[in-house]
Amino acid sequence: TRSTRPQRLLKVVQKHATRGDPQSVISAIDHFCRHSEWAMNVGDEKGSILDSVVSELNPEKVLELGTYCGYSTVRIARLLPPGARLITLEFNADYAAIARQVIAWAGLEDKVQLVEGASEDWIPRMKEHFGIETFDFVFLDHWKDRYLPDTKLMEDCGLLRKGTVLLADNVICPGVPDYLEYVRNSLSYKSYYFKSHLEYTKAEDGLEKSVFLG
Ligand SMILES: CCCNc1ncnc2c1ncn2[C@@H]1O[C@H](/C=C/CNC(=O)c2cc(-c3ccc(F)cc3)cc(O)c2O)[C@@H](O)[C@H]1O
Ligand SMILES: [Mg+2]
Repeated sequence: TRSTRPQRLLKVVQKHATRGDPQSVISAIDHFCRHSEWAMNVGDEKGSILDSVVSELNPEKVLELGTYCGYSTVRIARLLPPGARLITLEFNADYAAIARQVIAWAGLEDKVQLVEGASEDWIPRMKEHFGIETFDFVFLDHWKDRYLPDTKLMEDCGLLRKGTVLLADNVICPGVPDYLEYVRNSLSYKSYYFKSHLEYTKAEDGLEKSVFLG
């Protein structure tokens, strides 16, 4: 039977990227998705914005919601200082299996913990299961109708502290209207919109950076 898109992405990485070289993994995926087959990675343009937010923050504890093939996982983990940890949640077993191999090809498995499961099941267990008190940085890129409930869940679980940065993908396309309304109007957040484009296209999209004020 026909391969899946994530399987084709992994093949491209294993064929064109150098083991242990995260940048070559990123470039191989971007080239394939731009010239051969589109896929819902954050991509190179929004990825550069993601890079600058992570580099400026230098986070020790990072949470990613929605691993997919691990493209943004690799982008973030390659910038983390030694000892920093990225926990990424992915509830599709097939995608998780592909992402593990992409992350391993980049040589970043020591910085990344890929947890197979749903965000709403695992967010409440971060303290007792991973010993995480609060996160420094959260990247939201999973199902768009889950950004707001999961953000409220992270607040309720005490996982956000004064200064925690939430960065949300796709706030224009496909769009996350309820989440945007919340973070832009809540007195608990200072929010900024980074205008960009939908990965590998000319359509508008953007990232919303929201700082939790405690
Ligand atoms: C229980 C559901 C909520 N909790 C969850 N917990 C853990 N992982 C979850 C997850 N939801 C979804 N996921 C996973 O995240 C990923 C889902 C991402 C959804 N992303 C999009 O729909 C998306 C879609 C587009 C898109 C834009 C324009 C267009 F024409 C077509 C698509 C662009 C993007 O950048 C996107 O991120 C999958 O790997 C999925 O298995
Ligand atoms: Mg996205």
